[in-house]
Amino acid sequence: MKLSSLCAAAGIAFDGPDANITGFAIDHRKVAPGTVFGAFRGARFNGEDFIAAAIEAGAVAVVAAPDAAVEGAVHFSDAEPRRLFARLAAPFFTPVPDTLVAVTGTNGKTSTVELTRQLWRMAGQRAASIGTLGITTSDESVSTGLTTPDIATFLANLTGLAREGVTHVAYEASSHGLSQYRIEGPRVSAGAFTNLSRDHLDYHATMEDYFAAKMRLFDEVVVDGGAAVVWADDAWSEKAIGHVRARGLQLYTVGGKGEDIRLLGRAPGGLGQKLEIEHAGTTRVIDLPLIGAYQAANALVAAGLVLATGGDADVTFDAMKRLVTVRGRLERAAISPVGSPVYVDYAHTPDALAAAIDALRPHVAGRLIVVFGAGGDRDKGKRPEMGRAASEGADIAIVTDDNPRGEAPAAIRKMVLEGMSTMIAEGRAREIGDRREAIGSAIAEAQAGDIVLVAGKGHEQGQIIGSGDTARVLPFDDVTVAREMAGTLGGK
Ligand SMILES: CC(=O)N[C@H]1[C@@H](OP(=O)(O)OP(=O)(O)OC[C@H]2O[C@@H](n3ccc(=O)[nH]c3=O)[C@H](O)[C@@H]2O)O[C@H](CO)[C@@H](O)[C@@H]1O[C@H](C)C(=O)N[C@@H](C)C(=O)N[C@H](CCC(=O)O)C(=O)O
Ligand SMILES: Nc1ncnc2c1ncn2[C@@H]1O[C@H](COP(=O)(O)OP(=O)(O)OP(=O)(O)O)[C@@H](O)[C@H]1O
Ligand SMILES: N[C@H](CCC[C@H](N)C(=O)O)C(=O)O
Ligand SMILES: [Mg+2]
Repeated sequence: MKLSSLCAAAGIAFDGPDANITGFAIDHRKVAPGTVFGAFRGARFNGEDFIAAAIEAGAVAVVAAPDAAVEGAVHFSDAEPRRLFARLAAPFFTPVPDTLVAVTGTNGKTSTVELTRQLWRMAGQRAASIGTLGITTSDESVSTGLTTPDIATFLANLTGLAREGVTHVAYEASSHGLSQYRIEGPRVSAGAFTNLSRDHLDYHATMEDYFAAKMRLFDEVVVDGGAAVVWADDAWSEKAIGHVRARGLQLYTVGGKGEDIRLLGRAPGGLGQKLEIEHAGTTRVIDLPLIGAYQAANALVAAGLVLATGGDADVTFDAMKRLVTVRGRLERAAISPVGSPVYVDYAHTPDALAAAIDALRPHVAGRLIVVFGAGGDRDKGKRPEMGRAASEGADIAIVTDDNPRGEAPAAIRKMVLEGMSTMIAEGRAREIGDRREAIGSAIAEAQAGDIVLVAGKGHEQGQIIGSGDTARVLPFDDVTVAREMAGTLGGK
């Protein structure tokens, strides 16, 4: 494809020498002859330092800040070079699926995109989801490493899916992905907001900054005249709705305070819950086979996205009773020797931990035993708050390790325990650094009627120890370990 045609398609002025474009890269080591190179100032490197090497390797154009030195290639300059790069790259990656929707929020993104994919599939659409679990289609799931990989990978993935015949994609818009323009370019029909609570305050200066990063989804990413689905019951919902209105998107609110899908009632049952909802003047009862208020919220936002992009209400609400558990989100992993279920959940924020505990509480006849920790080299302030959530919600908590990365594991556990003084005083808190031992201890301690919750890692397949060149990922899967420990003790 010619550079001049790309610029014309992207609405970018161009009068330089034309060239045949073969690809896009943001890492100079991936540049081949004919590549457009994006040189960005990052947290660890300044991409501008690699411009000369990229041109040497065959880059014909460079997208970079106005003051970057570019010699021997066309310089596309912008104060936000990442945004310009996304705009220029988008027309190169065709085809893309017709219906794209993106989900943002602190918790529930992965669940919501995956539930949206399931609802579409049950309605007969060729659908995929992209996010923390990788790329999921009805045939397979392929891991990508990050929730939102770099923009060139993201766009290439969309094109790959479209070539396989996928027409509907729901993807996760993390705040990192949004603030780094890693997930935009093509036409996004609808966006959704799930909730906002403390996370990533190592990366964003304040909650307001964190929220603003997420709101780029409604302010800029969703197409003009597109739709926005907002979970209405969160403390930040009103503000999110303000952004939707200011942009003039079609607003769909969902939840107890929702206007479009109103949650009238929720009754937990054995392996799921009954939801009573009102939509377009009709009241419906849905047997949702997933437990917990938080899963009901995600499933309803997913339904909102399907309806907002043309789905049929009867088909969509009917399909909700056939939704299946999302990997690592309140996944029932094992049964202890005395019959206590062991659940694995990806709760790694204070709010998520409280939500996971809340979800299980109605099912607990005896005690709720929680095993959890906090990640290293991530937001430190959330640690005591996670401790508080466990202290307030659980009967017994075992603080253990969860990806210590470059930090001393004992120091992380100490910060978590700082939020647990009540529990410690009452003798209900334990500290067992080794995660396998902690899980085994919880299962061994469980008596009939108790439930064990292993939180923080969900679908993750490893324990990350060390950082930089010395980082190691030791294979670790909470579900497998829970099964092994239960098995050793005589459970299953
Ligand atoms: C803090 C953060 O988000 N960093 C991401 C960001 O890095 P950066 O822009 O700061 O890059 P950098 O390493 O400083 O390098 C600057 C530029 O020089 C280029 N470079 C660098 C070295 C070189 O030899 N040659 C070269 O060209 C790099 O490609 C880059 O464009 O852009 C990179 C490329 O897209 C990402 O790999 C990297 O993710 C790091 C590994 C990471 O851990 N990110 C996590 C925190 C993250 O993004 N997580 C969210 C999930 C959050 C959630 O769901 O809650 C996610 O969306 O996955
Ligand atoms: N709607 C919700 N409200 C509160 N907590 C939730 C909600 N949805 C999920 N959670 C909690 O957050 C955890 C992670 O859920 P999920 O993976 O869907 O979120 P995410 O936004 O993709 O997270 P990440 O930012 O790490 O990718 C769940 O295991 C659960 O404990
Ligand atoms: N996307 C999240 C995942 C955290 C998962 C938890 N297991 C941890 O390592 O802290 C992050 O990068 O902050
Ligand atoms: Mg996710």
